[in-house]
Amino acid sequence: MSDRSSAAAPHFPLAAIVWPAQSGEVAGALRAVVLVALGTALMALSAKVSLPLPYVPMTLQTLVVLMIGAAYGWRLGSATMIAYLAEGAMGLPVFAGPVGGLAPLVGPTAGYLLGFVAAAFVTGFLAERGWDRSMTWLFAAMAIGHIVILAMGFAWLAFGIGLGVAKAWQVGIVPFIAASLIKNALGATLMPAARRVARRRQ
Ligand SMILES: O=C(O)CCCC[C@@H]1SC[C@@H]2NC(=O)N[C@@H]21
Repeated sequence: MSDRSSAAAPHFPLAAIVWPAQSGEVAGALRAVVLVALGTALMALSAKVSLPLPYVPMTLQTLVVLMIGAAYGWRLGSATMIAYLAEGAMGLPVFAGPVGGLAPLVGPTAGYLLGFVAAAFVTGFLAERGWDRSMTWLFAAMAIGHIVILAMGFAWLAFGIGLGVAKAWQVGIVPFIAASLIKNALGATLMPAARRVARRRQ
């Protein structure tokens, strides 16, 4: 953790390095709107990279959620996920299933969808405290994010739609463990590399 503890100076998430926050209110709002729109578009794309499985599809959403949390920080990261859910609630087909609307927000994957907001918050919070500087610490931050998403997805499957603990574990956790580790490793490799590139171009 020496890499993290050496930082007494303020630590900025990747988005703030690539596109520093503006001082004016309008410029600041425009920056936030553009980043949120970009983030929700990436989420929609990642939802469509989907492998159908019983109850819950395999998708790339968690990779994008956690990278957005790490890149944007907790405020903009969780705001992006709230905007993503709002787009879906308004009927845009941004989720893994073919349709948007309120049904997916109370369907089998609702727990994961809400988990995206919590995970972007947690991963962004940790990234803002320097956990995004090294692969190892970012892997840990993203693993915590993954656990949050899977735990909320599992809880909803087990108790919200009444599958019970054993079935929810079987369809909501087991199929995703290996892929989550791979996505975690990918995100934890890409983000510090992107930070280094962004820093060099400053
Ligand atoms: O309906 C949606 O758009 C949400 C789908 C959620 C899929 C979950 S996220 C965690 C786990 N990992 C995956 O690849 N799929 C499930």
